[in-house]
Amino acid sequence: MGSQGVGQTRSAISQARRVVVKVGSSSLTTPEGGIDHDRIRDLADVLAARRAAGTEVVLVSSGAVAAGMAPLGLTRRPRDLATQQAAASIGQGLLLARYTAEFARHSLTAAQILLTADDLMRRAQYRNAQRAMSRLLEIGAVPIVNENDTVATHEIRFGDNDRLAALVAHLLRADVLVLLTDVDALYDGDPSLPTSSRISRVDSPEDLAGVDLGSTNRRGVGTGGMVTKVESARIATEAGVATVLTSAANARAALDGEEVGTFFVPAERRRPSSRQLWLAHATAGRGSVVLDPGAVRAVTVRKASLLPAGVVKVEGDFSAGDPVDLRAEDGTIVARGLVNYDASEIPELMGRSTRWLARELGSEYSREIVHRDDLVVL
Ligand SMILES: Nc1ncnc2c1ncn2[C@@H]1O[C@H](COP(=O)(O)OP(=O)(O)O)[C@@H](O)[C@H]1O
Ligand SMILES: N[C@@H](CCC(=O)OP(=O)(O)O)C(=O)O
Repeated sequence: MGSQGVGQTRSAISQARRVVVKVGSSSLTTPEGGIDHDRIRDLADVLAARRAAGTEVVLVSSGAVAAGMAPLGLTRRPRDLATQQAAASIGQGLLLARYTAEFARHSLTAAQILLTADDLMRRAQYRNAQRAMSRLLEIGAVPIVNENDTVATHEIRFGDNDRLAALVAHLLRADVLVLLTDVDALYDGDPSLPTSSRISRVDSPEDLAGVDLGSTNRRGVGTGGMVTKVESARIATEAGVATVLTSAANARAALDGEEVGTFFVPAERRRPSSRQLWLAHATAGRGSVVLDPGAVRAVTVRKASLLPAGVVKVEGDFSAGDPVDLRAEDGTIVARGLVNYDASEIPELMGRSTRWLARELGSEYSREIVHRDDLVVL
């Protein structure tokens, strides 16, 4: 199976070689707001059985903030970043202790991996995370991934774990991504309304045009609701990873390839690089560079690097290495890329040929504004 994925049918999910399972806060907490120990036990049982059958399993688990609420005497999810981070650092340890105990009943070792969005952007960290997780899988451990909430700032934060799970599935060349939440499937409207019906299969994002993708449920312990789950499924399927969205109670059935939840059919084309995936799905760029029509064509049609000569304007305050939007003069975002200069340096370079820049300012100013390897057309 491997990098070929599971193809277009659910039944092959039961044969998958490597799966990533993501469980959201909403399924891990009791109505009173504490961690649901029974749920963690059931999930560990399902994943251990799958592991025993020879499938490599990675768990992406939310719940750190929720687990930290009770020790802090909080009854609602904190809104400010600092308290969320405090709750996460208290809760993450408690959460991992629970998983460690439950997997130990099956003689499996749980391993904690905390990642920030930044770790998936920077090549060295990305490779490191990839190596560590692959090694953990080789030695039979169960990697349990969460966002490193304590160091994630507003700007670089995933916030929800849905997109993180999709990027981890891609990073590990997984065959399947299972998104577990507190509803049994994606519905074509508010799932609490009798008029809404389950969507059982999504062949392409166009199938969801007109579907009301709502936010989190009323308890509001989760983050992102269906919007981020559908986005996650889109990232994963674009990378060739079959995706199932269902409730935590259906975890076993989903992994057996049964007709539960919503199945998002994977694309058959080549997998994009993680860096490209990240850039395409990163939150908005930290600023923009505006391109003349020739540069728009060069970047989007010829897939060329963006040179200083084609830039007409800079917007925002970014630093070299940041993701920026590449816009046409009418404001449309045509691409996103990692910029090689600070915003303040670009006005001096705009409209100049690389040869002129090298002669007048030195060879270090003749490099591209955005190199084509660091650029994704949107
Ligand atoms: N179209 C829809 N189909 C299904 N669920 C939806 C839809 N729109 C909004 N939701 C809500 O999304 C919630 C799950 O999102 P969230 O709370 O972020 O979960 P998690 O913590 O598992 O990530 C569900 O409880 C459901 O009420
Ligand atoms: N990293 C955070 C995840 C935040 C969150 O609520 O995510 P999710 O439930 O997946 O929408 C935590 O562990 O609390």
